[in-house]
Amino acid sequence: MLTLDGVTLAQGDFRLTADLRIPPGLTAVIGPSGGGKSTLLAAVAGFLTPRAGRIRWDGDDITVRQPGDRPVTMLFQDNNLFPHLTIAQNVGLALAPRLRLTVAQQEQVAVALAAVGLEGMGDRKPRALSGGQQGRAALARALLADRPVVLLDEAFAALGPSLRHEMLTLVRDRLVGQGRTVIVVTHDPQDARDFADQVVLVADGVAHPPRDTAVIFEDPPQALRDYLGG
Ligand SMILES: Nc1ncnc2c1ncn2[C@@H]1O[C@H](COP(=O)(O)OP(=O)(O)OP(=O)(O)O)[C@@H](O)[C@H]1O
Repeated sequence: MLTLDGVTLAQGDFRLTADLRIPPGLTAVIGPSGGGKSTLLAAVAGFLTPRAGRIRWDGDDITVRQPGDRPVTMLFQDNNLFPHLTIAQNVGLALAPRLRLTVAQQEQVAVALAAVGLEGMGDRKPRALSGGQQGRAALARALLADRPVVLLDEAFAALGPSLRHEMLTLVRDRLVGQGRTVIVVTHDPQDARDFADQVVLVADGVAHPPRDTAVIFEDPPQALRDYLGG
């Protein structure tokens, strides 16, 4: 379980508080632009140190751990892949940072590529893939990375609705299916309705504790009404 215990985050004059627990499954983070969604993810990933409070994973205090030492992997909207490496090498980084893959690890890479629909494309460079295929490759790397928490900061925002749905379906089937804690920032409340088990609303300087998706949309709190209506 990921726990943010009395956390205060600061970026310039901006302040965000978070006192919440996120269980395994798919959690959507929604709320107005500039509300602090990326700030929240940056703190979990280790790119931003809280001003106050503690961040814990299964009881371990990870508040000041370096990003690479956290049980967390993150997908961004762009630049998830190294352009000079092949797709197989990019995915293989999850298993061997120096890319000396054993035969068994090469097989694991091939299986992960097949799982996201990129069978046979391992030898290509990222520029020889479409945007959607690049997103799939990044997802394959997350599949192989042995990290229980996966953060997606609008990773599929550029893809358009139908590809985005395909990717979110893959995330659900593959990552959530493995019991991971997947946290997705989205600008589309319908994505949250369609894919998320629970919703964290980030508004007015507060990251609210997750609520069951069906429940929060059935009876939205005022901050969510304001966001949905705006
Ligand atoms: N490096 C920074 N220095 C100062 N202020 C910052 C910095 N980064 C972000 N902010 C401010 O922090 C606030 C929260 O930004 P954040 O990117 O977390 O919001 P968001 O909800 O992810 O927004 P969006 O939906 O538009 O991506 C904003 O007011 C932003 O201007």
